This record gives sequence, C-alpha cells and structure tokens, in this order.
Amino acid sequence: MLTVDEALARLLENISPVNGTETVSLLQANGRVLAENRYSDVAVPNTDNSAMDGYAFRFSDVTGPETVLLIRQRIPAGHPGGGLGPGEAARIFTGAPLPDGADTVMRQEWCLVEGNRLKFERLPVKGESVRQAGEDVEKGDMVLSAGTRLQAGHIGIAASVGLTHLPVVRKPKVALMSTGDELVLPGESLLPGKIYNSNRYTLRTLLEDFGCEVSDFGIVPDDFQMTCSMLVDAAAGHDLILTSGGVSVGEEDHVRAAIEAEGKVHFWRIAVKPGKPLVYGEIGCPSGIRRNVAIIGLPGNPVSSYVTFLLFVRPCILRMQGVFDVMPKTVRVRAASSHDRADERNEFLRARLNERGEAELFDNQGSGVLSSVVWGDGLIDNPPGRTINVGDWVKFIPFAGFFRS
Ligand SMILES: Nc1nc2c(c(=O)[nH]1)N[C@H]1C(S)=C(S)[C@@H](COP(=O)(O)OP(=O)(O)OC[C@H]3O[C@@H](n4cnc5c(N)ncnc54)[C@H](O)[C@@H]3O)O[C@H]1N2
Ligand code: MOO
Repeated sequence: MLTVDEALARLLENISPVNGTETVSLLQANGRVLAENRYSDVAVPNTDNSAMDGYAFRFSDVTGPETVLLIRQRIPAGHPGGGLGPGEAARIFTGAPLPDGADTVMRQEWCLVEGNRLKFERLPVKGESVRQAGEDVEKGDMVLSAGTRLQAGHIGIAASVGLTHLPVVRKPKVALMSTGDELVLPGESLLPGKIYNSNRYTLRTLLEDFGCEVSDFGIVPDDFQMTCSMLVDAAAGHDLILTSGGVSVGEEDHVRAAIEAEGKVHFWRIAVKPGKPLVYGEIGCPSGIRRNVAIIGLPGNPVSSYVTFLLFVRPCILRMQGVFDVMPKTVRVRAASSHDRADERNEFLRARLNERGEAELFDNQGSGVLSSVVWGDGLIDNPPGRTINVGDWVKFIPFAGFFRS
C-alpha cells in the first residue's frame, strides 16, 4: 500500500493543466483560478484620508494644552476640502480626504468645540487617525497572482483597484458517477435493501466548490459491462472521471477491473483510514485524438469518499487549474480525548476544536458515519501505529483549511 504522501505525489506528477482561459466579471469569479497576474493602476487609498470622525489640523500648530485652532471648513467623505491655513482646523469625517496642509486628525470624542474654536482634551500624536495614500496598495503593485483561487477577499481587492473583469482558467470538466445496486435518489421510494445516494450530493458539491463543471452520469449498477461502457462514455469530453463505490475486493466491485479493461490502473490502495481502496488510473479516449482521461475511484463509504476527496481529489483539481500550493493549512493542537486503538494506516479522525482550542474526537469514527463530518470542524492527521492520549500534541486540519486555498 502507498503512503498518503506517495499517493499524492503519484497523482500530482500525472496531472495535466487544463488548457484555455476565459474572462469573467468580478461577480462570476468566486472560486475560479486566476490565469494571469493583476496589477493596480491606482493607489489605495488614493489620497491621505481621515480614519475617524473628528478634526484635521497641522500637528506643528499645537504647541500645548491651551492651543486654540479655528475651524474653517467641513469635509465629508467624497468631497475634497480646500487648503488649511496656519492655526486652522477642518471638521472632517471618516474616509474624507485630508485637506492640503493637514497631517493629523483628532477624533471628536477628544475635542472641545465652542463655535468655531477648537481645543483638545489630550495632546495629539503626529499623524494619528490618518490613513496614508497607498498604505494598502501602491500604484503598480501586483494585487493578485496567477494561480490564486479567488475568494471574497481577492474579489474585493480587485474591485478596490477598479478592475471589472478577471482572466480565469477554464473549469475542469469532471464526469461524476456513483456505483451500487443499492442506491436510490432522495425523493424515490426506499425499497428494502436500498439506501439513499449521498455521495452524489457530497461529491458534486465539493467538485463545484473547487471550480469544476460537473457532468452527472448518475448511478451505475454493479455490473462489469455497464461499468466499462459508462467509463468509456465518460472519457469523451472530460478532464477527470470521478466515481464512488465498487473499488474494494468483493466480486460486486467492478470499478478497478473496468479501468484495467478500458485503460490502465496506476495504483490501488493507500494506507489511509478512511479510504484505503482508492484506485487511480486512466481510461482510453475513444476518439484517440485526445490523451487518456484520468480516473479516480473513491471508496463508497460516505466518510471515506468525503475525506479522500479532500486529501487526493482536491489537490488534483486545483493543480489542473494552476494552483501551486495545494496543501491544506494545518495547526498543532492538544487532544481533548484519547484514541486507544492504533491503526496500521494513517488515520484522519473527525474532530472538533473546543473553546480551549483542543481537539475533541467524534465518538464513532466509522467510515459510514457521515454525521461525524457534520459534527466535526476538521480532521486529526494521526500517523500509522499511533494512539492518542489526552493532552498529546496532534496535527489538525480544519475543514476551513481545505477551502482557504
Ligand atoms: N473483505 C474486505 N472488505 C472490505 C475491505 C477490505 O479490505 N476487505 N475494505 C473496506 C473498506 S476500508 C472500504 S472503504 C469499503 C469500500 O468499498 P467500495 O468502495 O467497494 O464501496 P461499496 O462496497 O460500493 O460501498 C461501501 C459502503 O458505502 C455505501 N455506499 C456506496 N455508495 C454510496 C453512495 N453513493 N451513497 C451512500 N452510501 C454509499 C454502500 O452501501 C456500502 O455500505 O469496503 C470495505 N470492505
Ligand atoms: O478505508 Mo475504509 O474507508 O476504512 O472504510
């Protein structure tokens, strides 16, 4: 069995980037990957401006607690003021441009105003409550780099420098199918022996979260010939085929044999729990014009397919789109519960951080217990052969860490 790192390295070394870019408006850019660096033509903020509602003045005019300044103008945000003469102050509001000559703002809570006479309750510090032009972005700065998966902050900064559209990488086209005679869709009747197909929904949502265009091939029965023909169909026009179920050792598990029949298996089985029987290979492209299409067969257990998606599929589809750093962010935290049975595989245990920042494990770590994913807010990455005692340091991957990059 491959280790988690070996499996990931094998997957990533075979991934080919999708070709093609398109230009989308900022409001369509969420979750897409930027195709080219973007630079700013403006400084942000573009002038020195006030960080507070208060009074702007020249610091050197205030010589002591008795200094009186004369209020000569009023500058709301969006309206540039005039120049400031010696001994003068301007009534100013948060975000309003500083008048020429002013270098400091006193917030109004610390001001004493009588008519147009202004005194301060405390001595100013030079430059206080002033936001400098360019302190966020300088003119000419690179604001976004190619390979960034665009999220709210990135889209906001693009808007803050006046960009309206962004060039993004084409969405990877992924063919998704669920295998299993037992599967019915929510809304259908749950006859004896049947279960609702949850993987279809989990995996489709995850694929969409990571910027893919999904073709849903529905449910494939546990039948070798039908599995083969679905895989061949799915190879046309897709960058990746993703299946769930049918990868273990029973004679009703046909996915691996079908990949062997229609293409090639690169590896099968990873020393990971949940998710051991994951299979990776390629399917011959029927036209013979395009290269073969990568296929990842995830295990059917709902937690296994969720976790292996995050560990192995997510990095592949991000790398296809040109994201360089595909590793999730991890933190070291102390364990709040124990885990007494060591496993020979690298375990990814569903856990939740308590208010002290310690990881509590979900009681039932079964790979069919999807409520562990709903309850948890991340995974403890527990090396092979390791038990966990309360207070031990563990490596924790917040679910949010998978979505941040
Ligand atoms: N003799 C052995 N049996 C099993 C082994 C093994 O090493 N030796 N490995 C186990 C492990 S570990 C896993 S993981 C599973 C994976 O099996 P498959 O990928 O072949 O998955 P299925 O058998 O098709 O299904 C497993 C389980 O998940 C349910 N399932 C399947 N698809 C869905 C879906 N779309 N939505 C919801 N639930 C689904 C299915 O009904 C089964 O209960 O194999 C072990 N067996
Ligand atoms: O690898 Mo399986 O996912 O342990 O149940």
